Amino acid sequence: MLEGATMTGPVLRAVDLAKHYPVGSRWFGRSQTLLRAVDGVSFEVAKGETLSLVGESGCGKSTTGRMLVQLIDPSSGHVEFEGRQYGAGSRRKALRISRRIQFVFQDPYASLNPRMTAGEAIGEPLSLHNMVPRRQRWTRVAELLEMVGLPRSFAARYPHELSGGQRQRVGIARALALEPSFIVCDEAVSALDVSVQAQVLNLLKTLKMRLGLSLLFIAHDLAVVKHISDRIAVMYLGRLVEVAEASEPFANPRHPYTRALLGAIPQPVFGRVRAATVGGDVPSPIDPPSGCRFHTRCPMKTDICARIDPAMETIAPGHVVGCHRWRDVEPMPEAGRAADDVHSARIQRLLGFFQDKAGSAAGQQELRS
Ligand SMILES: Nc1ncnc2c1ncn2[C@@H]1O[C@H](COP(=O)(O)OP(=O)(O)OP(=O)(O)O)[C@@H](O)[C@H]1O
Repeated sequence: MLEGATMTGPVLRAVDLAKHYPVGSRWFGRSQTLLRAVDGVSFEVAKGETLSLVGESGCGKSTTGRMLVQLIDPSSGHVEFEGRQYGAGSRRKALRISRRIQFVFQDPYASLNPRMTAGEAIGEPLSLHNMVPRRQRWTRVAELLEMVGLPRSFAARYPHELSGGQRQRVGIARALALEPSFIVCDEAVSALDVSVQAQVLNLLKTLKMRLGLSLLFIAHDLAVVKHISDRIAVMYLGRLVEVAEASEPFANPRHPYTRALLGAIPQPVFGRVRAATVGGDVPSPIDPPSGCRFHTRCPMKTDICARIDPAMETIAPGHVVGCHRWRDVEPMPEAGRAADDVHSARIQRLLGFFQDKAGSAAGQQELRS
């Protein structure tokens, strides 16, 4: 059963995806120790949908995203995308699939070659995949720059001559060059100031609607994903624990981990955002706890939680939870959501502000500066 199955038919399905890394040395005939970065994750994304994948650092979000775009091979399970299937060992065979599904990295400064201009960075995938005839390449680069709200003249700039938000726009233009139908955005706005975050989120929203894209948006900040997601999938220690419509986890979180994440939602500090934390340490993915993986940190655990791994249960249309105690988790009290409201309302306000600006030529000029 796929977690949180969609109504309109999926463009992408991840089926029981797992990535186990061998760690340490194999000696005295002992079997290799495995780090279970992702340990059996299934979900669907519909055409034109934004699914956000959230969870603390190290829970396997990036690894999941990288398997979708074939940057890494799964250890088991497979991905179905636009009617094709790929899994362990099929990475090299699927150049055509990889063109249609692209990745936007967290740190555009690290992902852009410092010796390439923005124009060369955007033009590179066009020539690698022979997308447009050589003579028309610069016209296409200029179109892509304008599509992400940058002037054509920026084609001549090097990454160090761009701001963080402008670099991220170049990263998005580079991903769009191959005319994908699906983009995985891995913490694409985490490194940016809150106001620049809102601009880039706005851009992604606009592009999604204009180009009919589907997005997997990876983030640790629930307040950010709230405004751009159709559904949210919460991940813990290599597994999904809750999948629901975007409004649902905020009003009615049923997994104690989602609840803890909401309680720990980051607060803006001088325009930047502090990382979210949940009490206690995340156990090692080399030796995950038996039963429910969250039980070692769960305030609601009972005996069964340590013994039996809970199955993912559909508790309402589109709302799936893997927890023995979900019935006992009350909706968040208003007071508990105060931190979310402050930060989230700020992003919401900024999104509205930038939408207004984008509507006028003068506003667009201001946003580019
Ligand atoms: N190449 C690798 N070899 C061994 N372990 C790895 C490798 N890549 C990731 N891991 C481990 O897999 C686990 C999941 O990592 P991943 O980067 O997917 O988490 P994440 O949720 O994206 O975290 P973050 O938000 O910090 O990026 C972590 O424990 C990480 O240390």
